[in-house]
Amino acid sequence: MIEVQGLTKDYGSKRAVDNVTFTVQPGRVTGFLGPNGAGKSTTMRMIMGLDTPSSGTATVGGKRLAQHAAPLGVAAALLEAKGVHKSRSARNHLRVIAATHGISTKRVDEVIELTGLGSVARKRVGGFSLGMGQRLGIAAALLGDPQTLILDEPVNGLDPEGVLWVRNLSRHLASEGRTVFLSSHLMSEMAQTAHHLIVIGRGRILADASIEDVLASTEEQVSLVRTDDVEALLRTLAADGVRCTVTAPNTLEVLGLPPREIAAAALEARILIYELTPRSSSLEDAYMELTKAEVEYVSGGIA
Ligand SMILES: Nc1ncnc2c1ncn2[C@@H]1O[C@H](COP(=O)(O)OP(=O)(O)OP(=O)(O)O)[C@@H](O)[C@H]1O
Repeated sequence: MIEVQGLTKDYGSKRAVDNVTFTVQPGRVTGFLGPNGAGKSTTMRMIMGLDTPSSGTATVGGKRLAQHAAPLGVAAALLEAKGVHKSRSARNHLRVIAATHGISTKRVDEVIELTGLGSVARKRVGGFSLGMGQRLGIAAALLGDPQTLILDEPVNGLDPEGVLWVRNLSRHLASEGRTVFLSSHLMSEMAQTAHHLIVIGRGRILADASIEDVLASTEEQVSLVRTDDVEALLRTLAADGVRCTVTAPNTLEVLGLPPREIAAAALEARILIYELTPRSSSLEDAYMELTKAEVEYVSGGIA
């Protein structure tokens, strides 16, 4: 279990993580979701003891990671791509890490098997694709058979097969009772992998709930409207402060206004609409809603 209490990190005058408190439970995959620059990597580095908090604490299994006698068996992480000797084979790379931590070569072979690196284990790491490199990073993280696994953007740049592999592995490790904490800036990815979500924006926690609860928390209605005069309808609704977006030719997505009121507004403005479809909000909508302030902040160019 990971416990984070009042965790804050300042880089000079920049507050990267702002008084963050949460718990990551074992036996399920917890997604750490937030836009770029939200503070995910910084939080993960502090949990791993690679960055010192300005205030607050982060513990794994009840203690700071460094206080454990054999930290590699407690928690391991895939953070940014680490420096590896490019001329070494994958197996040798893992053997070197194993040797420095008193881990057997039998375990090296197990993690090679587990991460599907068998056919390339003797090849030079320098020639590895991004996907193979990610697998190698995860293999290294698994060497100590850790109870807690922290993966920072593990699917970044992976092909669909690699994405599926990370998803299945994360779920498998959680089903063994491990704590699995993985970050992403993509809700679509998290929705299919995580059981529980912690959403962060500008260093603060915006949501900490099951996938189902995050969905239920967005009450905003979304409707799809088709009309020949999309510009006129956009103007009419926008004049009333309704948020809408043109999503395709002749198609408007309207947020927060019940379908009946959309139809009434169109009728009053004498705009013909020929389709009005209420859409249940998706996790993607929920995420957009949660991180709206963050996105506006960035696109406003203030950051
Ligand atoms: N070493 C550092 N020095 C100064 N500022 C930093 C440092 N590391 C991170 N930051 C800043 O802290 C904020 C949070 O960064 P962080 O990398 O934790 O975000 P993130 O959510 O992981 O984003 P990304 O997905 O882009 O990696 C950003 O504004 C970033 O520029």
